[in-house]
Amino acid sequence: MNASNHLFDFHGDWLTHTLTHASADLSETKTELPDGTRVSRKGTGMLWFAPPAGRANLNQEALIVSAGIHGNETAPIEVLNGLVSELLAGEWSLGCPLLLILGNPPAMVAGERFLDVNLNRLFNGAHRESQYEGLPEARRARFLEEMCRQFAMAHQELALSHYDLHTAIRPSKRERFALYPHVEGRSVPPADQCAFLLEAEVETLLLQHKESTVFSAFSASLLGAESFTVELGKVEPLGHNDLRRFRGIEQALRRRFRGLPAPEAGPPFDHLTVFEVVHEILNTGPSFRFHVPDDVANFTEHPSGTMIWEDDQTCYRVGTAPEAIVFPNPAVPVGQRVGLLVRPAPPAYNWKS
Ligand SMILES: O=C(O)CCC(=O)N[C@@H](CCC(=O)O)C(=O)O
Ligand SMILES: [Zn+2]
Repeated sequence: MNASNHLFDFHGDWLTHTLTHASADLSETKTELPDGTRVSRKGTGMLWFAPPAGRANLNQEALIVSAGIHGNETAPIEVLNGLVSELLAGEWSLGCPLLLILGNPPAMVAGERFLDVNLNRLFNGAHRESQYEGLPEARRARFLEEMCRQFAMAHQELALSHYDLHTAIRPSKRERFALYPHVEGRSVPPADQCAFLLEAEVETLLLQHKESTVFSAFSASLLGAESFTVELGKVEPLGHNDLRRFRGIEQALRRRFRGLPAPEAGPPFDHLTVFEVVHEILNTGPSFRFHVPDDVANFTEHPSGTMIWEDDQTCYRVGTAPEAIVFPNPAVPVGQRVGLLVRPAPPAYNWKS
């Protein structure tokens, strides 16, 4: 029996298996590839790979890569599924320990961002809050945190990176961008991470200004990983993605999975433009009014003095320099993020290969 059959119960590939068993409580299943790589399916949408002892891990690293934390953000799911199929078919050998995650399988089946609550607001322990008790997303967040924790513990001697892959609801003036979680005591990512983003054709980086409850913030704060939320394009239903637009991330991940050295960066992807968050817009309650039109693209600039939101107590106007909106979405519960206002970071933060 080949590895795919063993792990995926004769139902073809990882994605099909994950959709078929979206809400199942699967027990662990293990197999070994002909080259000695061990593969463990830890649960639905969760694969842990361990190369054989003695395999050179040239980059001295362990990787966590997740997609489908939002069920309708399908292109990164397809990219990861393709890479898993190649690996299981023996097209290349794995160079480093790897944890791959399809985040929210029931939402993937429904083709929705989430079913009950936004999974990407439940990390860093938020899943323990009483309002989320008993919800499947809270259980899933706990499981994902636990698996990542075990993976990090098992590979403490290696550098840990986590890439949480997403696509955005709106079009974007900057097609691909990464968000770098705020962790006290650090400001910008190390050079090798900047180079990797460019290798993946991600040319824009957004520095978060405070801790949050998203998945990448959990792995950065609690596991000490170099973590990023990576926005790779626009939300489309499964089968409607132009996967040619995702070749950059696909090739860059395959190279990292194989444990190969980073290629020389070259134009046009040799310069990372960095933004910083100026203000996080929160839904403050029933009197909250948001003045950004629904269909505006990410990174659309608003001139100084523009009123962005108001409620019965206060309002927010753009400061002395223009600010750009990212992730505008007023349809969120009270207390949650309606959008980010960002501005270019000091030029010294930009990164050139
Ligand atoms: O397009 C949108 O409005 C949302 C796209 C998305 O899901 N983004 C992530 C960003 C997470 C982070 O802040 O690192 C999210 O909102 O969960
Ligand atoms: Zn998302």
